[in-house]
Amino acid sequence: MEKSAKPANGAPSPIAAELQSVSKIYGTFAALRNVTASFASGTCTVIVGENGAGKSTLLRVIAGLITPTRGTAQVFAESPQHQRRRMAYMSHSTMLYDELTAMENLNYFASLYRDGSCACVGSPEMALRAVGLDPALTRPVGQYSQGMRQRASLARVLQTDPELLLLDEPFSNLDVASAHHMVELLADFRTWPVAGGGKRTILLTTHQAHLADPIADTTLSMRNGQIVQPETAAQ
Ligand SMILES: Nc1ncnc2c1ncn2[C@@H]1O[C@H](COP(=O)(O)OP(=O)(O)OP(=O)(O)O)[C@@H](O)[C@H]1O
Repeated sequence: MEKSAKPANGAPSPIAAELQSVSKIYGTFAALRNVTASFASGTCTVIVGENGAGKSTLLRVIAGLITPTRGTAQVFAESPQHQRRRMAYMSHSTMLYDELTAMENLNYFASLYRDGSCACVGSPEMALRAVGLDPALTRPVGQYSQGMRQRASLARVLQTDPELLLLDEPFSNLDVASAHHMVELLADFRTWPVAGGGKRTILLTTHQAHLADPIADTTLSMRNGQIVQPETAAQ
């Protein structure tokens, strides 16, 4: 059964992200076909589907990295480009510099955010500790295990203190124990208070939906650029 997105007073949760009749066409190929979906604030949605189903495209449209050919995407009731400071996107490549330490990587990315486009940078130290990495580690990221790299990558996005977290294949290349640890980190992230009283929202794509079961409120299945069925998570 789908877990309720309604708070205790029965009022519907505000919408964190919404797609209205979104299509994304590459040449003659439709990566997304007339997708309408909304994601309530405070929920965790897991998006599954075969290779090429359109999962990453959907996430990237919400992230504002891809402009829909037709239809509209909104994040917190505005265009994604206007809400970048309230969300973070983690792609399946870790986007870290191998020759730098985790701390150096995070400091570098924090310095980019400090250009004024994002005023919500948390502390790199806190983000690393939150994912269980020692900020004092002197080893470059290139010498990390895959699990450590994923955690450092997660810290990179968590340091922006996002209300909406978009994760593309966060469990790829992780063994089961590391994937479980990642899920625990995400469960913890959901409890972090939000300035202004909002809630943390997560959308994640995966080929291993069972790994996300502990945090999934809803599981959406995609095929050929469309959401084919809202599956549900156990209460
Ligand atoms: N820039 C692009 N140009 C042309 N086709 C693209 C482009 N980006 C994505 N596609 C195509 O759109 C379809 C959906 O791609 P997408 O990456 O969203 O799928 P996915 O469900 O995330 O797949 P996977 O599980 O393999 O990551 C694929 O057939 C892909 O080849």
